[in-house]
Amino acid sequence: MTWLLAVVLLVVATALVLRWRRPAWYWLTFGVTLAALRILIHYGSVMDACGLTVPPSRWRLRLARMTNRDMPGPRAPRILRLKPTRTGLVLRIKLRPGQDAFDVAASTDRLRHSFALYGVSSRELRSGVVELRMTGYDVLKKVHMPAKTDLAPMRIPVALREDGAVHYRDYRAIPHALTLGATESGKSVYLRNLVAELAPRDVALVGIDCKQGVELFPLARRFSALADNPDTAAELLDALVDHMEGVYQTIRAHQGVASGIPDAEIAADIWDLPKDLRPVPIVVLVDEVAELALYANKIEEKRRDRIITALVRLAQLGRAAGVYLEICGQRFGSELGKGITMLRAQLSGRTAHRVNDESSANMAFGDIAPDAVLAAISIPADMKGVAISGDSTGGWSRIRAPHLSLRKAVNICNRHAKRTPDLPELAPFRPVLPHLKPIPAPTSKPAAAAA
Ligand SMILES: Nc1ncnc2c1ncn2[C@@H]1O[C@H](COP(=O)(O)OP(=O)(O)OP(=O)(O)O)[C@@H](O)[C@H]1O
Repeated sequence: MTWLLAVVLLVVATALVLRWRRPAWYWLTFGVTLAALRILIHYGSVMDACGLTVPPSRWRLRLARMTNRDMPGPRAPRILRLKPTRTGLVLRIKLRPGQDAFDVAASTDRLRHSFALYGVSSRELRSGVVELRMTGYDVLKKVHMPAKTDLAPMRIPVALREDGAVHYRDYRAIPHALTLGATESGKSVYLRNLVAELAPRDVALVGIDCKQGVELFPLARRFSALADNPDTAAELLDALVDHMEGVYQTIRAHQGVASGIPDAEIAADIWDLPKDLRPVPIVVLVDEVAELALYANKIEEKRRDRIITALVRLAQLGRAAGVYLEICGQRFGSELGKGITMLRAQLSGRTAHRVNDESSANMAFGDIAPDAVLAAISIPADMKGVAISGDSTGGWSRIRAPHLSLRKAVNICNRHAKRTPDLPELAPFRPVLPHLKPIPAPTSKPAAAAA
């Protein structure tokens, strides 16, 4: 008996320690089973307390009366599926007649504490079927990406959402994106994660890093072209526009041939072209975009207009040619001059890290998801890397990329350096690699010389 008590105490102590120190392990070992049992046992009463039940139908009442049975109680939505996941549970329910997915959405906070879970969010899958995604612990506190993610081309797993799902940067669905955030908010780490995930794929990376190249130049071995100042950036962007026009000519030439062949597919973008004709897609990463828009004299103003015009052209026409823009900065509003609002309208993917004021959050979400503005300005300063990500559909979620050091990102880029495509139009901008020998550490001065 004593040894049984000792085993129970040991198990309880282990569970408590895991819950405190390693919530992800606790969830996988104890949490998931306990939470599933809690939901199944208390489902009816919790739904009733949350106002998510309907009174029994008249014929049920009549049947109970006729057969002299107990009167049936209120009915909760029917459970279709309860699926455990790495970070929580997914509960799929079928609503009763007269219920609305909005009722469930409005009760997610009550469900969260009734079931003693960390977070609950809901979405309507189809008419009358609602999915509740529940997380067992704060998955954004220490981000671990799952080992297996979707491998669709140009769909990049870049962060974790607060509901435990992987957040993808899907270039084919949302070709161009804007990432904003105050200094030290986590933009560079987000960008680094993108580069590290793109590096093993068949894609050309082009970088414009006006922070003197400190963020992107260490990753140069995997980049087909890099610019570290506005003058080179202007030339590089013009070369990208030329490349894009060349790709359009390829698509047109293929359309000309295909239109004469019955049943042949007519290409509308690079992804419809046969593999041997398909140009490599290009992701253009721009860090500190405001540096490209600032000017102090007439010559710089001309260069700025040239840069913004090229970016607008790439944003308007790049998708079909497989040229995708990833623009990062601290602010991106009309104070940066003409053409900026037009360019921002084309960047339909939006991510905002912690921002200093509401107007910066409005630059990211004011025109597409106004309720995300409040979420963006409420990101705490000590949660670096936490961001709000939304798109032009108005949907948004809280995300965080895993912490990836520059060293690790450089290693990944070096490992995949052979995959770097050579694009003739961009050849002049191919980064000149520093010598491979490590720089010798400075030697201490001999005592005599120092004296
Ligand atoms: N996802 C993350 N998880 C944990 N820590 C993070 C994350 N992202 C960033 N950090 C931490 O926050 C600090 C600032 O990050 P980062 O350099 O990416 O910010 P930034 O917005 O690019 O700043 P700046 O504009 O000044 O370059 C880094 O020291 C990093 O360790």
